[in-house]
Amino acid sequence: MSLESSELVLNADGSVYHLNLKPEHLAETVITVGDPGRVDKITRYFDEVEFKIQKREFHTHTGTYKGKRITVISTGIGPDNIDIVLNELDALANIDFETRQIKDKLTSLEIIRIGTSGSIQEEIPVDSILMSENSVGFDGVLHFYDSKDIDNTRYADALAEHMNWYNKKSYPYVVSCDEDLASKFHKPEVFKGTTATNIGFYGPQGRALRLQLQDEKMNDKLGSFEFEGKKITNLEMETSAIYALSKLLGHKALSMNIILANRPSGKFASAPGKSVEKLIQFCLDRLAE
Ligand SMILES: O=P(O)(O)O[C@H]1O[C@H](CO)[C@@H](O)[C@H]1O
Ligand SMILES: O=c1cc[nH]c(=O)[nH]1
Repeated sequence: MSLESSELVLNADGSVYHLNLKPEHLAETVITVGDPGRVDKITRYFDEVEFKIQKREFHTHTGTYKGKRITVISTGIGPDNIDIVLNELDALANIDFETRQIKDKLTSLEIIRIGTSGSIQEEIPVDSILMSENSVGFDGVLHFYDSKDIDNTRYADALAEHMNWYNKKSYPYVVSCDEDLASKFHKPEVFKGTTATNIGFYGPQGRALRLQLQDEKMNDKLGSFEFEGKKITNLEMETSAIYALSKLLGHKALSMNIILANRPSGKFASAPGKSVEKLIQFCLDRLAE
């Protein structure tokens, strides 16, 4: 079956609609970052950058690092952008743009997020590196797909009950990381955690500046929840959607975050740029091993 032009949208030059990439521009290892400015901060360590393009918040460089071909792409902020980025990355790898048909032989990409996050556990301080073993999605993206095989609904139901979850918000979903990537990236100094992804930085992460929250105890309740002996550790805005869509599409994904905020103690990183740099170097070292 050939995909209609309204479904697989391609630009006049044959590149995919939002990312502006052609299949030959994509490496099988992909680093995603939220901030477009972070792409350059990563690829300045590369041996060479063979291709650069940007459209909207999606800035992409493809090149080699210590001989390994890697694409680095910014997703912008939020899980809605992840729906676009993951679907278009998969299309680049697994759909023939000439015939508009799904390829017989599928490619599994390695997708590593290098992101920033806030801890909700006091003992995970600012400047820690945290690997998301598991993700809880409050963003709802997964619920638009057939997700029965990958959503840990026992965990989601227990969490919804513990939180007395307001039924006008999206129901939580729970998806794990790729275990092979996790074992490659783990080092003793890295915290392993469960990352909760939400659709905003303020109210959806329990921050109140001038507005009253629907549930002022949300972060306390998230922080005290335990499932099979493990706690929810941190909040950010992309990991769950990356894990969910990667798993559905047959890609391997791992989210690595530097903790910039410690919410229980009210602290924020004094030099966030330096903190992000530490995570970049840590991840590049793991990719080169
Ligand atoms: O630093 P990035 O990768 O953008 O990640 C975090 O920072 C942004 C919010 O400040 C959100 O995108 C959140 O997930
Ligand atoms: O608290 C934080 C810090 C960084 N990014 C987030 O999404 N939340």
